[in-house]
Amino acid sequence: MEGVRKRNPGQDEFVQAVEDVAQDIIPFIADHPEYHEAEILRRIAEPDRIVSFRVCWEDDDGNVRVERGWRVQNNNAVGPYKGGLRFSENVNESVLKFLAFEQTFKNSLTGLPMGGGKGGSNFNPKGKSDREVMRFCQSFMSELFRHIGPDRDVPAGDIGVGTREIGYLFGQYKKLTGRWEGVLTGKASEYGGSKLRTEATGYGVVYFLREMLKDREEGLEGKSAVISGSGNVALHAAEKLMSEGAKVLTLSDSDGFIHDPDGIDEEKLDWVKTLKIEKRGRISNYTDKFDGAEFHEGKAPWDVDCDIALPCATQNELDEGGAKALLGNDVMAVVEGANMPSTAEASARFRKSGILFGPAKAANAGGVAVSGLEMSQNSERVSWDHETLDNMLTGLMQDIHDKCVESGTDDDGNVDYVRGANIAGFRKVADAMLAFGVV
Ligand SMILES: NC(=O)C1=CN([C@@H]2O[C@H](COP(=O)(O)OP(=O)(O)OC[C@H]3O[C@@H](n4cnc5c(N)ncnc54)[C@H](O)[C@@H]3O)[C@@H](O)[C@H]2O)C=CC1
Ligand SMILES: O=C(O)CCC(=O)C(=O)O
Repeated sequence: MEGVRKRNPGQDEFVQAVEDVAQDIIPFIADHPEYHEAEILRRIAEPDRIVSFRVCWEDDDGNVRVERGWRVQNNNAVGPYKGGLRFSENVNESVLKFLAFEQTFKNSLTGLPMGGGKGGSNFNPKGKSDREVMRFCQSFMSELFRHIGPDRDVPAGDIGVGTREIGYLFGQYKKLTGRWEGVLTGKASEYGGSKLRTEATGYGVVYFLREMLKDREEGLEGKSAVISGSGNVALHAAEKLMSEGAKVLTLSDSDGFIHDPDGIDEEKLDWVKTLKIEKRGRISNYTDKFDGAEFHEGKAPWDVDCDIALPCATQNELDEGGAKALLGNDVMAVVEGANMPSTAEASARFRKSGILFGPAKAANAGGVAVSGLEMSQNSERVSWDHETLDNMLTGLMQDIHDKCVESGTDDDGNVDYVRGANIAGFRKVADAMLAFGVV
């Protein structure tokens, strides 16, 4: 870890993600000298390559704007690089390196042939017109296209990149290369997108939670849930929780959170979807529309009494104070929808507490898993129906859960899902790398 810190100065998120994995892999490697001798962990913690490039575009007033774009290709031992693109003012190299590193283990856990990558830009889509977003996406792809391909690197969406952005990116790739191929996932269904990809991450989080609860002979019916975020992952996790009989109390965005003590029902959730996906409005507007709900400016929802907490917004949004508040209210399960939403201190508290704690690289893998299925459908020139895909997603999440249990069960029978996910995710990539020799 000393070397990782030295080689990556100022990259706190990346170091945090490597530390999270190393704390479980270093003891594991002690019994597996072949991984140690081949320096496997050290090699996974050094991205295969990072491409960084200038992205120029013109805003609606004719001003020239200059942003930076990146693609971090972390590891392609088990398949082409695969992982989302993030457009946010908070994007930097450290954030994308942590995400690409995590993605390598997550994608391995799915059992599908996908390596790990991530990319994006510090472009802030908030408040931009459709035309501005289109011009930015076209300029971004004008450089990215030479580094990606269906057998090379297959990007998708993440924060700030949804169906609209994927459309503009795919259109530009097609124009530049003259080829229609499955180079991006998360496409709309009219041009090769998979059914269920939009819902898959949020639904998958709930399927994973359902498996964890089953082991304790518990179900979701009647449980109260606190969710952060109000984007793709949060809204679909909320939808699935509600359909399983749980009561969703909160949603949030970067301005604060809303608390609806009556619970967010289907009609209210539909309203939020229109607000967030079509109008691109703020979550605080919820209280103007629905009586009894409160908006808490600048706050996260972790003080709200609940059985289940799903952090679904962004990294390090759940700190030690939040963890203490949740544990103080006897939370039963914390399952990570966002990538690395718990700080290292919060994560350590959850692991020690004996509650059900589902780490992101396992719990939110449903999204990239359905992306993997989108790649298969594109290659085969077929389109599977919703039910088939939902059954596949359910099976994949059960399988990831079982892998965590297999590699993470302590002598006393308690399951440490973090250790289970780290070891199971590592092993497959490590064995593939051993097979390739030192390259
Ligand atoms: N979209 C996907 O399929 C997957 C997404 N994820 C992760 O889930 C998280 C959410 O991603 P999406 O829902 O896709 O993005 P999104 O862009 O649809 O939504 C992001 C949400 O987080 C909120 N947010 C952003 N920064 C925040 C902050 N500092 N404080 C509070 N709220 C904040 C936004 O207001 C928005 O509600 C990210 O960590 C992403 O990496 C993980 C697996 C797959
Ligand atoms: O579907 C994908 O390729 C990307 C999903 C993603 O970015 C993630 O799992 O964090």
